Amino acid sequence: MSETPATEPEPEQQSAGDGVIVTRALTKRYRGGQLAVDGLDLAVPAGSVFGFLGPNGSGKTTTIRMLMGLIEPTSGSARVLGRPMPRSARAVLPHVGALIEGPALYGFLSGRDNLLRYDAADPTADPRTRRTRVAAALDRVGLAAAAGKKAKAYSLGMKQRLGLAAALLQPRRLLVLDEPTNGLDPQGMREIRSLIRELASDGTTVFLSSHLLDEIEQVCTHAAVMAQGRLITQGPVADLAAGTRGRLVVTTPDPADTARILKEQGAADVVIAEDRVSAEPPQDRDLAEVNAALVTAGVRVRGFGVERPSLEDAFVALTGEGFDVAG
Ligand SMILES: Nc1ncnc2c1ncn2[C@@H]1O[C@H](COP(=O)(O)OP(=O)(O)OP(=O)(O)O)[C@@H](O)[C@H]1O
Repeated sequence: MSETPATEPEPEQQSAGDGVIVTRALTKRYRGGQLAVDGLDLAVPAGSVFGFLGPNGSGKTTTIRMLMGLIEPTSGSARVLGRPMPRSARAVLPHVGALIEGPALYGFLSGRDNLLRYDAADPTADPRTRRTRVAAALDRVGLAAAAGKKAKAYSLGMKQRLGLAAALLQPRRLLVLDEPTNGLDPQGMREIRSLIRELASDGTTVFLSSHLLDEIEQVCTHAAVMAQGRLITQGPVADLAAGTRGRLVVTTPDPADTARILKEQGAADVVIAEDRVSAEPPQDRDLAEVNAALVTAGVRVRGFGVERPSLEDAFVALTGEGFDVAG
C-alpha cells in the first residue's frame, strides 16, 4: 500500500471500479475486551448507495467511527477516498459529509443560524458566500420555509434534515449517515429516504447504516450485512437475495389440508395465516408436482407462487438466525 506523502494532496480521484471505502481485516477490540469488529473486509463502490446492515450491537457504529478516524482500529486497515485512515483524516474529512449519532444543534438558534454558525466553524469556508451556501443547503433538504424557526421547535425529522444540510454545506464526495431514520415516524422516514436517493442521483456515494432491512431494500444499490462484528455478505442488493430461495405461498380456503400436504411433500417451516399458507419449498421436488398433489387431495388452490426472496430471507439463510430488529 502506498503511504501518505509529507504534504497532503487532494484525495485521489476515484475511477468507477475503485472503492470509496475499502477495509482490510479491520478489527476493533475495546479495552473491556469486547470484540466489536472482527476482520472486516469492506468494499464500497463509487456512486453506490451502500447500506451497512446489522442488528443492534453488530459493530456498525464502531466501524463508522474507525472510518471517520474517531477511534483507532486494533488491527487491520481502512482507506477512505483512497487514503489511509485515521492518518489522512485531515485531507479526507473535508470531502466527507457525516451525520453520526444525531446532529448537535443549538435549540435556541433558528435552523438558518445553526447552519451559519456551523459554516463559520469551517476555516476553509469563504465568509462572503456563507449566506448563499446556507440558503442552498436549507433549500436542498426542504427546510427553506422553516429556516427562521428555532431548532428546538423542529420535529425529529426536521432536525435530521438540518443535520443533513450541515453535512451538505460543502460539495461532498461521500456522505456517511449513521442510522439516518432512527426515531423518525413513517412520514419522516420517507422524506429522509427520498432525500438520500436525490443526493445519490447527483453521483455522491452514500454510506448509511441501518438495522432496518426494508430500508436497505428501498434505498440502497449495495449492502453489507454484519452480525456479531463479522461481515456475513456484501454486494449489489439484487444479488444478495438472489442466492436465497423465496417462500412458497398458497392462497386457499383449505389452509389446514394445504399445510398437511405441503409437509408431506417435504416443505419446511409451514406457516398458516388465515387463507395464506407459506413454506420453504421442498428441495427435491418440482413445484408443479407440489401443486398437483394439492389439487389431487381436493385442496381448492386460489393462488400458488414463490415470493421474491427478501434480504431478511437471505440473512436468515446465511446466519440461521432471525434478524433482530429490537431498538
Ligand atoms: N466504547 C465502547 N466500549 C466497550 N464496548 C463497546 C463500546 N462501544 C460499543 N461497544 C460494544 O461493541 C459492540 C458493537 O457495538 P456498536 O455500537 O458498534 O454496534 P452497532 O451495530 O452500531 O449497534 P447499535 O445499532 O446498537 O449502535 C457491542 O457489543 C457494544 O456493546
